[in-house]
Amino acid sequence: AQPGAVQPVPGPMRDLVWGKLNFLHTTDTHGWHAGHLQESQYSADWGDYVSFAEHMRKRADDNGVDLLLVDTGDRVEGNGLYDASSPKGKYYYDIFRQQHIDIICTGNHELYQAATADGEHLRTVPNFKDNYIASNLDYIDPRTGERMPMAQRYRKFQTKHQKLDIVAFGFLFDFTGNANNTVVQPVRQTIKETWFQHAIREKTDLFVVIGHVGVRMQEFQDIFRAIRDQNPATPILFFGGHVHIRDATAYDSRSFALASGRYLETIGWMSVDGDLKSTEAPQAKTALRFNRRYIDNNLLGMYHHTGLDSKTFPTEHGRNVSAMIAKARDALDLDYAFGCSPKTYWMTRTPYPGEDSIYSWLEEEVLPDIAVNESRKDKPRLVIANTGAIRFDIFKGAFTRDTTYIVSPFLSVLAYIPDVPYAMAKKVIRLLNGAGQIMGPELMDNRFMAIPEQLAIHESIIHHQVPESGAHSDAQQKPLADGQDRIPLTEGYTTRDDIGSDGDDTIHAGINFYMVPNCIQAEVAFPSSGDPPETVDLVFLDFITPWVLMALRLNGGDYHRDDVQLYVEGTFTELMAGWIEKNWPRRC
Ligand SMILES: O=c1ccn([C@@H]2O[C@H](COP(=O)(O)O)[C@@H](O)[C@H]2O)c(=O)[nH]1
Repeated sequence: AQPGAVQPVPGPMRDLVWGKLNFLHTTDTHGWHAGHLQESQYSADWGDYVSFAEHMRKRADDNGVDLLLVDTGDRVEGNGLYDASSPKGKYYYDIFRQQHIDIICTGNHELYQAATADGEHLRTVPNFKDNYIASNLDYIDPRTGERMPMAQRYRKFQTKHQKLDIVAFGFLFDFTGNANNTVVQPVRQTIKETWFQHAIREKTDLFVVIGHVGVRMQEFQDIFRAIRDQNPATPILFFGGHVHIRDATAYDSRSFALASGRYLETIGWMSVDGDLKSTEAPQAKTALRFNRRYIDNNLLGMYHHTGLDSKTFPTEHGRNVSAMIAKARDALDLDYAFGCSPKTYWMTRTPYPGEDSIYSWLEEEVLPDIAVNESRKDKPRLVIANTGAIRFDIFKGAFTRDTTYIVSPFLSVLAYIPDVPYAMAKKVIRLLNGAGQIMGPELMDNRFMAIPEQLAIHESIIHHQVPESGAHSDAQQKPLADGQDRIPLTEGYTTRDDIGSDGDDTIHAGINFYMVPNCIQAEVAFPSSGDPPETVDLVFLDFITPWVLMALRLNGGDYHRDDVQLYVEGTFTELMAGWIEKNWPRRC
């Protein structure tokens, strides 16, 4: 863990179940490779994961079984370690590559900015040469304009001990927000291509499909159907991401799909046991046993799963990686405090609107103050921000350079359309917050403006009874230390997936999740009494421009991209950090 990271707290644990073939899975790490310095449950860093994987590989070797590591993208954007450097990712590439990953693919965050996609192609793809797969993604060389696959389309290999033949794919969901130096081909088109049709006819023991795709999204269902139609009995394993939740499901009795959360809070575990070699049971459908575990990313858990302790656990390589991270954090001055947050502001742990809601804070305090264009400052305006622009809670205490990017990593700016009839402008927020999609040249799902979790979670989850102790009747529960049969539960994930509610490796007290709207809105410089203004400036984060234009059009406003102008200089992130510097005490 990083210097200054909080110590993990023991909790009742569930063990890992090993099989002939085992996997560790990370996804949507978004630059959190230093771990969560302020949260004990997730305070291990990428170096600790390197040590963990080394011990787990040794155990696999000792027992003659196989262990593979998977990463399903969105490694960037969302933490100072990636975002605070110039250019972005100056330290990240060398840190990330220290983990040996057997199958790796791209997420949408590697593609929003052309420079990020360049970095992916020039650094991460070669760093993971034979293991990087891009089944439906092309890269366009900026010098020649040549379009080429981002990486190999699929990978065929054999495992070390069990000698299992594997055909692996690496997909991205049907993402359309990429910069123009990449091309994402829709999955339903890709699976018709000759190379894919050939690959699913390869003789193999298993198919492994990794993807930056939610495990319940149509893209995975389509891939599953295409493979299964050709291979009635072959096991198919899916590793997904994007939605930022812990999740597992099975598409049929010989398939299994795992999603492993977000922000290096979770290391996913999947194991498969049974007759895996196709020659062991040709054509026979002998039962397979799948297991999954969501490992909280902290040292106590890693000690528990490896049977080691603080002295025996860190490997030389792991220690070196932790040191690399500490050096990078220092060089980036990530602990520099812009101000001291007077309290904790939550994204979804408290209701919106509410006094502890980060969105109410933005709406009531920040947006009115930062959305000011000197030459139009007296003009009434509606200021709209999408809730997905905010990526994490703000904890009471120091608000640092790191926190800035953790909360708001994007390069979005405040844009506006001047002098929109108020009667039309005031209807926009209702359309943006409507369920479903606004019809446009392409279907624009309104949920893409909100936080990714709400792609999977459709109603608030409120834990009315928070258990006080770990003593309950779960057969798999194991006390962490001898004689400790009543360990107080820490707050954390209490995952319920299609397999059951025993997936989390640590038994936690539940955390509430309150749904948030797609967008929030502040009314600024409105007359305090009398008639509403005839016209207003409609100010919004430029990320939601397509939705705003479509909402205006649906209300009879013939507005186009040319009508959208920059409202204030500076990114939203810079404006928010500036607000904090001005309004919160410097020191805690
Ligand atoms: O510039 C941006 C880019 C993204 N967003 C928000 O993020 C989600 C996508 O997040 P994932 O981590 O890929 O799931 C997107 O739907 C937006 O809500 C943004 O606000 N600005």
